[in-house]
Amino acid sequence: MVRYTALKGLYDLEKTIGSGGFAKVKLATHVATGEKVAIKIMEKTTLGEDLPRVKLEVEALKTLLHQHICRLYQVIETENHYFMVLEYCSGGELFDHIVEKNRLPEIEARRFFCQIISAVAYMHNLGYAHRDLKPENVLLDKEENLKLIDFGLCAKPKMGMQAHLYTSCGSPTYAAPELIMGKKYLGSEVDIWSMGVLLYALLCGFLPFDDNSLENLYKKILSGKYEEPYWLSHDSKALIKSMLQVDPVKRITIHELCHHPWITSNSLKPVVFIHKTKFEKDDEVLSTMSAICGESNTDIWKKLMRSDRTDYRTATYLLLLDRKLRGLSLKIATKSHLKPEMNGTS
Ligand SMILES: Cn1cc(Br)cc1C(=O)Nc1[nH]nc2c1CN(C(=O)N[C@H](CN1CCCC1)c1ccccc1)C21CC1
Repeated sequence: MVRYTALKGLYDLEKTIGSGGFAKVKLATHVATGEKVAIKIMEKTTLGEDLPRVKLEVEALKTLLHQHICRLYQVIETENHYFMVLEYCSGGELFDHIVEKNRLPEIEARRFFCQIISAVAYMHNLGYAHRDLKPENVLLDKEENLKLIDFGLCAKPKMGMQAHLYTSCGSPTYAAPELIMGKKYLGSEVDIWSMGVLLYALLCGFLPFDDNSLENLYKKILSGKYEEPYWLSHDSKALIKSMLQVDPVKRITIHELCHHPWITSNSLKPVVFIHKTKFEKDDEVLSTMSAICGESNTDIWKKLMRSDRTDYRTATYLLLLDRKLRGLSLKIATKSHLKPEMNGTS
């Protein structure tokens, strides 16, 4: 087990739960609260030109505070590594959930899809496009709520969501026609297309466009033609069709999606996105923290508000708040070594 001194006393590393190109994700325990977290570890040397993606992802996640977007608790940078301490989702990938159930009944698919719409509508409203929406980037927490992850490719165009993007990114299977054609595209529109592919996967258990050869896959995507299995309801077919429109101008918008009959059927109210862009002050959580670091609630809160929201104090506050929102007792380790960290800026 590699020892990372930067984490000593703050997080106890456990097993590796994911490893990708330039990063690996390990399960860990936040020492002060005993809460599980997932730490994305990146070596600066192997990052190379991907370094800006880390900064992009950190800035995006610091802004995006939403119940269906995986929360960033802390960022630790050392000479050779970046550590992103993120929310642990113990339900695994949505992808595996669909595979093990073969396909989801419409009711369950709708519940999941409303959560995705809520997160994406919230992001678009704040000027962010994800651009890499796919089942592997949608995780489940222990209550089977969805969490979006992997914002390394997300874009926040300077001129807002009407500005055109050019970088081709994300995996082709879920990529919109205009994106694989290398045309200029709108982040919001490519996200809608990817959500159409996601909805199709939820309801059908397989992908609308799939082929071993990249060239045939591109042809299928550009044709916009896909199978409609017999079990799809009329409304499901209509919704998928409105999202998988090859011409982005004809594609449904996120606003229309929130009010679509398939979404609001069974008297489900239209999807709203909560404008949570800052922490709410919670005195019970602050008191729990002040008990160990000897500072007053107001002092802790002031330091929190002045910080860049990615230090150990922020992680402790957010994890205690999560525990409280889950109806659990607020406990905190009494180990003295916590004191300097809590008072320090790290
Ligand atoms: C798969 N799985 C099964 C269980 Br049980 C828990 C998990 C799990 O991954 N949980 C989990 N909680 N929080 C996270 C994760 C995974 N995870 C991730 O960020 N996982 C992504 C997965 N991407 C999907 C497509 C390419 C890579 C990742 C990114 C870089 C390197 C490795 C993995 C975070 C940190 C946000």
